[in-house]
Amino acid sequence: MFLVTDDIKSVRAVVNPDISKIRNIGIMAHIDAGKTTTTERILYYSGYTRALGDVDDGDTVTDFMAQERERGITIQSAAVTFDWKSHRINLIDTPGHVDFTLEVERALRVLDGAVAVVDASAGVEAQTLTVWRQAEKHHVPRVCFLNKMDKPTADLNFSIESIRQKLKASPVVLQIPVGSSKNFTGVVDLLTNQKLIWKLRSADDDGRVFESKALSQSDDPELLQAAGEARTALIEQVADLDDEFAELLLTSYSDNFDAVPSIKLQAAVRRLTLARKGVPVLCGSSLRNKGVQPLLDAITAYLPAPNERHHDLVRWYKDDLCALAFKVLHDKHRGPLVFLRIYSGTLKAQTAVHNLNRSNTERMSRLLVPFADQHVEIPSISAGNIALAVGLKQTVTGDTIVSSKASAAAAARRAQDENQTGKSCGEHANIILSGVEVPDPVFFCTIEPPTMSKQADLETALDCLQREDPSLKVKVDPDSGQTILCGMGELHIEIIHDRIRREYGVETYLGPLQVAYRETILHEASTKETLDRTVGERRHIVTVELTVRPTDGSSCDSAFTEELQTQLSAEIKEAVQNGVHSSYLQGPLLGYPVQGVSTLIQSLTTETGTSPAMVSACVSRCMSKALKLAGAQVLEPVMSLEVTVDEGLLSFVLGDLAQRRGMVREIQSRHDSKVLLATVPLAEMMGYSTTLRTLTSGNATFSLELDTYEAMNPQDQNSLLKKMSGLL
Ligand SMILES: Nc1nc2c(ncn2[C@@H]2O[C@H](COP(=O)(O)OP(=O)(O)OP(=O)(O)O)[C@@H](O)[C@H]2O)c(=O)[nH]1
Repeated sequence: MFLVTDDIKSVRAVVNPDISKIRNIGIMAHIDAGKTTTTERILYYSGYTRALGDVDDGDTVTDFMAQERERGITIQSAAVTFDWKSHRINLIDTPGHVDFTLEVERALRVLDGAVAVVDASAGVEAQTLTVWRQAEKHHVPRVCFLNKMDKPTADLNFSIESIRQKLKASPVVLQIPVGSSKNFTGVVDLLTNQKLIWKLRSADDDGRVFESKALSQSDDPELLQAAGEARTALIEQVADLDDEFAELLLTSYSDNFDAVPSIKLQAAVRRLTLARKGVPVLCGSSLRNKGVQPLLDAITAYLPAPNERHHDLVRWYKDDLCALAFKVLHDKHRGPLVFLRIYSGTLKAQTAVHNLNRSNTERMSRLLVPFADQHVEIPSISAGNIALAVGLKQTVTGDTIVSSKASAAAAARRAQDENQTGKSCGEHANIILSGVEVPDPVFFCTIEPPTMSKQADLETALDCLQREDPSLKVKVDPDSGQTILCGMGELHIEIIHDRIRREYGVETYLGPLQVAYRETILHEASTKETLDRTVGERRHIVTVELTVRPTDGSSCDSAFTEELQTQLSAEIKEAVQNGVHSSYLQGPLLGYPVQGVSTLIQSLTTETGTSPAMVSACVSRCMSKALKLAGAQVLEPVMSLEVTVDEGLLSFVLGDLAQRRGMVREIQSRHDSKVLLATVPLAEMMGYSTTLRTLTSGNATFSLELDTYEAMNPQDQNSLLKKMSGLL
């Protein structure tokens, strides 16, 4: 019998564990794949929680925010620290909903490894694919956990094939299931040939105790054969992917591959996981409390320690402090709590730290480690760890924290020496941990307090929320003076609205949700503009001639002819660029940002005494004229949509989609379900979750993600222009 011992508690006393024993990991998954349930089990078996939470009862630790409980989805990344078999694990919960991919991306920056939880009855789904790609971008090694093996439709081979096909990864299968459906009782560990069986005695058996026995001839012959074949396949695959292991096999075990010690096999699997040549695959059922402890073992065995990852710029800091603020939470009593990942050096409580992004120095009061029962206060914390800092009032999610201005300057010097570019690093560009690229919001709406007396409270709430969540943008409409909330999706805005009410006690009214369109041009056009204005005693005369032309990308640029480049003063060039830039910000049709335009300034003449502001104004007017002449065109965000629905209900979903200007790309079969892949304009997707729920009585799931911006056809564009000008 194998029993999880309580050796965990003793490690918890170690405030700064050896760096090789630390694992900073995240769990990523498609909605409903079982991320929350798996996290809960992990926390329970590690001794973090004393009772098993259940997402279906709305009782979990990581989904700690009230609205997450109500909606049953995970929004905020909460980092928790626990110990497992002499290892320190910092677990960062990453959200599964597509509106919150930014949270996922942010969490991925601070992770050293990740667990992808896949529903074994569905295989790899859309959101997993998105998060997988993000993890690939950040070179994060992963292991896969095929969850829900207790479901009648669970299918190991299908899921493994989907990892190969959709994720383009090499699945390294380390376990095979014992039994299926209701009779799924455990797994065979192919490395050790051990059978791990959970003989749950009652419905509320927590699965803490399980049996671990070597496979023997008395076992079911089918299982024996399957395990034998799977182990041989594993050994061959590992030899293919890892030269060191291949050499070992050929030199020492050429007569009998099977005799290779499991420890050697494990070391090779670790090497190929870290090199991202393969992905270890485990299976289990979190809900039925089976297979989670081996997953924890795999996290410590295969995923890297912080010192096994290469964070490029960190070497410039040597032993000086360099940390990234990856999350800010507002605690009513303690004020802002900043989650920090320490990359180098040591962070000490009661000291001042320097924020590179904000160029300010702040004093930190206390340092905490987010253990379960309490946040444990610590005097200092070293590289590789995650900690919570109290007292940093100015720090925003994504900021780089160092010990002082001087240490940043020293790091910049080292970076400069190394680059040998001779260019100044005064802007700190090379020594700032790259923040998260915040995508432009696709939705916006106005937000108003019930009375003007609440406006200040609303502003405070929005300030705090923006520090926590950089994907939330707040603007003031220059014409109406109204506050505008811009977000990543309907749910995002709804949650912000909810949080303002619950956490800050301000009831607000939201205006109708609007789509963030873009504008571009269809062809090249040139034009000329003259501004002649007398202000007071001074006469300002400017004449500008410019050409705009469409480009492929989504960015805009501007340039001067070679002659102008040398002729014009820096001040005038800046004024011209300001004028061009302001026209890019507000397109000529509906005032939306312009993309895919390149501008060339052909000529510019000014009379002496003309102010730069007048130059900007003239360029801006000329731009407006040119963009209109060039066939200004509205671009609308088009989303890629994936709907999984029972076969019998597909026709309702398709019928509805046709009315939303949707284009079906593909319909795949998955057991009794159909997976519909389509593209559809965002403007047609308002309230889709409610409609889909009604159409399918809740038997469908969907994910929606920005695909591209597409030109509207003339008819749709005309009706939009009429609607926006109030004519329709
Ligand atoms: N049959 C079965 N159901 C499971 C298993 N694990 C989770 N579930 C169920 O699947 C549903 C989704 O589980 P969650 O843990 O909330 O999934 P999630 O990925 O965290 O979902 P989001 O927070 O919405 O992203 C719940 O109804 C769970 O009870 C499992 O191993 N077997």
